[in-house]
Amino acid sequence: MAQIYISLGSNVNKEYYLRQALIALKAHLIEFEHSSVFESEAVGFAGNNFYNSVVGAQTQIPLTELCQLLKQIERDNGRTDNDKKFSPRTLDLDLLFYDDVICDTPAQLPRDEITKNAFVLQPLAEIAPDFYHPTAKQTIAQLWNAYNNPKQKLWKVEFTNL
Ligand SMILES: Nc1ncnc2c1ncn2[C@@H]1O[C@H](COP(=O)(O)OP(=O)(O)OP(=O)(O)O)[C@@H](O)[C@H]1O
Ligand SMILES: Nc1nc2c(c(=O)[nH]1)N=C(CO)CN2
Repeated sequence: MAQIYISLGSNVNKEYYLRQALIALKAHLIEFEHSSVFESEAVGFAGNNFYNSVVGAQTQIPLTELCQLLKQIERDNGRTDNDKKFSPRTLDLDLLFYDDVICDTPAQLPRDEITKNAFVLQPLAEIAPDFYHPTAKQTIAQLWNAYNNPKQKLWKVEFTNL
């Protein structure tokens, strides 16, 4: 069984798509938990604010299949292959950790974004403070305590009936 963390983001019809993603992930994963939902300004481009959250779970799904599953859930939720990197998106699902696996394919693990973006690190710190980042060689709580980017501000959103 692998311990995994997945980041979720949306800035188009964001309440609907975040909820759909949580429902779909919960159906496939074991010991599913999720962080609060946070709102923040779009980082890297001018656009609508994002909702972000992080899911933690256990799974027996192998890494390659898990990546395919995340892409399928994105496609089921309005994501097209034409969406550019820094552009509005209905749903973005990024695998952050698969146990302590370090690799570049089929996914970059651990994902670089973890230590760069508060919209990933803050929700992750809420549910996984003691998880050890295998390349940064610190816990998530230590990384979040040391994080210093005053440009990125997040605020919690009321998100009922999940
Ligand atoms: N850790 C990962 N989780 C999910 N997909 C990954 C990961 N690492 C690499 N990929 C692959 O790389 C592709 C590009 O991913 P990347 O996240 O950089 O761009 P994007 O999905 O267009 O934008 P975003 O930065 O919003 O995620 C994805 O479509 C996926 O196939
Ligand atoms: N606040 C916020 N900004 C972003 C996000 C995101 O999820 N949240 N995702 C992006 C593309 O991956 C680019 N910018």
